[in-house]
Amino acid sequence: MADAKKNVLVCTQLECETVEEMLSSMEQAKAEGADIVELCFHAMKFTHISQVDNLLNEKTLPTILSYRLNSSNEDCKSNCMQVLKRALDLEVEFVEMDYEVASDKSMSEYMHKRPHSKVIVSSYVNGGKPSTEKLGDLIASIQSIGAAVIKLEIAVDFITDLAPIFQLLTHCQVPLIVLAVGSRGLISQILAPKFGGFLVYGSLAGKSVAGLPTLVSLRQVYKVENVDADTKVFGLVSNPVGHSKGPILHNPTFRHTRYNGIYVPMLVDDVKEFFKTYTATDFAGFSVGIPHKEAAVACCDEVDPLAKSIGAVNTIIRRPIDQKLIGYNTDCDASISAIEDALRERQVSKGVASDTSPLAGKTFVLVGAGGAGRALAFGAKIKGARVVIFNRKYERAKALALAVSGEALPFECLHEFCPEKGMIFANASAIGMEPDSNTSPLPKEALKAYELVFDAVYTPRNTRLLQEAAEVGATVVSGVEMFIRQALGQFRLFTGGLDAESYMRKLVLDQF
Ligand SMILES: O=C1C[C@@](O)(C(=O)O)C[C@@H](O)[C@@H]1O
Repeated sequence: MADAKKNVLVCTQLECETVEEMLSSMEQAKAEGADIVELCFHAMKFTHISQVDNLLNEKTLPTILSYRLNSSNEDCKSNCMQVLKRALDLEVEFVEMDYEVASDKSMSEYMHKRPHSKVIVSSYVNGGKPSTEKLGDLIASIQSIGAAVIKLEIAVDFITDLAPIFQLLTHCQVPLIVLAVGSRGLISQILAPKFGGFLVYGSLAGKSVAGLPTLVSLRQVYKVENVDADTKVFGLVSNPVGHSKGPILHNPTFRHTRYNGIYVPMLVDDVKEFFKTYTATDFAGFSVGIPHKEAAVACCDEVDPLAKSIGAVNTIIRRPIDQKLIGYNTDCDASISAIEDALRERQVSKGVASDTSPLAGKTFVLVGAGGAGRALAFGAKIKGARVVIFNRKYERAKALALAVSGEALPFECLHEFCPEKGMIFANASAIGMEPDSNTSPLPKEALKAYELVFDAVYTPRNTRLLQEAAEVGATVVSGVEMFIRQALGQFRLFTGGLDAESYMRKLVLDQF
């Protein structure tokens, strides 16, 4: 792989109507960590050419002045030419124009006479999933018209569409910017510095753009300035993925332990396709989230025996010696040990102590039979609990019950289910997760039958289920505790054994 070109620029595009708004947004961009701004002149209300002078005389950051031809109308074209030529006269750092404009004879002559600004030539590639070769040809033709920097805007439908883009960034000999447009494009910005991208885009706080990280996250969470060709890529393969706190936990911990890694959200639609596409060694490890934990088992070359019996993996590493994908399940130990610890604490406070698991002999009521549910059901069963499973899709509850010699009951019976007092309740469904945080799998009244209530949901930290369980006197165990423990297990697997428990715990306390 070619060496990453160091010091990637972090940029934000400003689309404002007036000079004043452009300048105040530039101040915001500067405060949020932008190195450079792109002033999208085509978004402005064009009144007079002096607007270009006003903007460029007052600017407080290095600037790309861009003008996109969004219509073939002659007025638009003539405004565009006028504005770009004025920007070249004023020697702004970068002038950005469409391929069509840059190929215009008068523009190309003008550019040659005013060599102080660097010219970025951009081209929009819409759909059709261009191959690396096709994109290579496009780059060659843009280069031939004298671009100092090439920018491709590419519409992407799936995260797998980004793989040719990473290849292109790696091999391109000219400074290259790729803006992958769409919600699946996010990692193209965060990882561009690894593959040699010239510049990455972030959005201003409060002005989010689908598929773009915020400037603040590029600087504070991912610290893209530290990413280089050797950085190992880790990520959460999930859908949805935006709720995860994984990036704000793993990234600072990599830095704290001086491990050259980055952890990114990977919005994946087809898990099989994903692992078939991203086969490079640099994609070193993955967390697996909803709804892929079960399907991901079949993507692994080897699966740890516990994960295999559970039938779900939440962690996959690419084994360095042979590049094989090895699957693990850190959810099981994380959730069961958190529940056991809370039960033991309760026993100690009552003066009872025992060597056997406090789950032994208990009725363990589980809601959810997906990946996390399977981990809890197997864990509880191993500890000697009687497992009773409720799931909206009854068939899945039945299949899981069969696997753990437990019982499955129709979801409608959950509220009335009360064979005894002092049971354990575990929610492994997404009920109560943001943005539906006002929902709960069980009404408050029914919670009185439970000694301990656990919720695998960790956004919000204190779910409605946990609040109401505490109100009726149950011991509560938050999904945050499971989250920390499963992440600790993952971090060890990712890094070949590094342990940063106290650091990770402090991070979670400070930031969640
Ligand atoms: O369940 C979880 C949480 C998680 O999906 C996340 O939100 O970061 C990451 C998974 O690996 C883990 O098993």
